[in-house]
Amino acid sequence: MTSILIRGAQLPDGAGTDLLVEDGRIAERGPSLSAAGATVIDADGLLALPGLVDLHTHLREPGFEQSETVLTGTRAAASGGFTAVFAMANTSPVADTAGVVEQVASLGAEHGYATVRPIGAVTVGLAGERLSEIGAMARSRAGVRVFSDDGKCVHDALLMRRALEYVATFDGVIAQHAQEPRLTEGAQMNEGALSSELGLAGWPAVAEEAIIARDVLLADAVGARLHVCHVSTAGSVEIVRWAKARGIRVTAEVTPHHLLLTEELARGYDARFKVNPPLRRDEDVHALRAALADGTIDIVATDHAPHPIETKECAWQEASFGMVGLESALSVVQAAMVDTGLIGWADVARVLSRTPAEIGRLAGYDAPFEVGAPAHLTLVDPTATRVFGLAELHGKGVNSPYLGRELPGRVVATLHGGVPTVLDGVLREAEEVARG
Ligand SMILES: NC(=O)N[C@@H](CC(=O)O)C(=O)O
Ligand SMILES: [Zn+2]
Ligand SMILES: [Zn+2]
Repeated sequence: MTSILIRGAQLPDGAGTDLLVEDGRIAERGPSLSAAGATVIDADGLLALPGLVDLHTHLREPGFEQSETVLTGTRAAASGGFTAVFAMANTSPVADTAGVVEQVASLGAEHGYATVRPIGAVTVGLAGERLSEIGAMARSRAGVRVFSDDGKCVHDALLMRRALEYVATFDGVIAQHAQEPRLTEGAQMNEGALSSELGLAGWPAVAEEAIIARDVLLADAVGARLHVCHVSTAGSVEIVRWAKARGIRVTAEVTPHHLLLTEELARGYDARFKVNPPLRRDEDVHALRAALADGTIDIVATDHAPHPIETKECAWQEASFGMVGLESALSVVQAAMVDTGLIGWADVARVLSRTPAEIGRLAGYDAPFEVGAPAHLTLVDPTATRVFGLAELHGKGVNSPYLGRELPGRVVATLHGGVPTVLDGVLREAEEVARG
């Protein structure tokens, strides 16, 4: 593995430094470093962020390889500055056994673009009827700590209670897709005046809020960790805020799209804007931004959800729910949160790297840039702007809501364990990355 000398990067706290990367780790840090034979990256004017960690990615393998694979999804991740992704369980077969989670993790390791930590299903086949082999997945080589039926809600209160009790025994967490199924039958977009106007079945905020309220109470009752996926309403924020004030062990995520986009985009019936949970109102976007800034919402997670083009270029009612997000996440967070003055880059490092790693019990992200730490990092040019286009999408999904939109920032380099996955703004070839 070659050494890499990063010259003149600015750290999230504002300090400028050189970084020497050797054997996959930060070997030296300080001004004017030199190293014979090292590859030099000129980082003058660039910001060094810790490698981004996505707690909510759909990699689609096994079973839906026409939508994404571990290879294509982790290429998308690397291009967006990510060095670790947690892979959701709604594959085919579902990731509800030790065998499937071990397969997904080892595919990630083989390709080398990012660390892949599988999420285990809470219930067998995501059917919501009986608990999956939670213990076996936790003890497996994949060391699963996050469990979720994402795409579906664990709506049975007794199963949810049992799952929370079980994961509490090994410090795991249940990541809930909070959607009361009966209140959202046939739902197509946010419920309100606009859904009536457009003639689309609505998705009430209470369908999300009722489940979150129930689950924080359950988590409290059994003393377990609960994580709430893709929080999307102002009311949900209030419940999480209340629960945290009570000392309940709850964490919450918001997606980049819920920080930037609103339901108004449904007007054109362009299904790129169809997502679960739906885009909400302006008031919700503002509440979500404020909650991320004040720590009520802990992290940003992409919910990268690639779908084949034919399931998106069709009538709104028939289209799949979901958007790709790995390639655009950092730019969208910059636009919604940094350029608006709500948070700084040190907060970005916290909400997109340190805390998601902590929630998922992923080691190696607690002291980035310290000598001896694994070299997971990304160099970005925050002053760049570009019209986001197809050329920036490196996964199989082209269902991005940002195509044609101007976005700030650009990933110039990504290092995963010292291995460059992006250099000079270009994603490196699979063979080069796999060689290390
Ligand atoms: N977010 C989405 O709209 N879709 C996700 C499922 C999910 O995250 O709930 C998917 O798997 O496509
Ligand atoms: Zn979900
Ligand atoms: Zn999801």
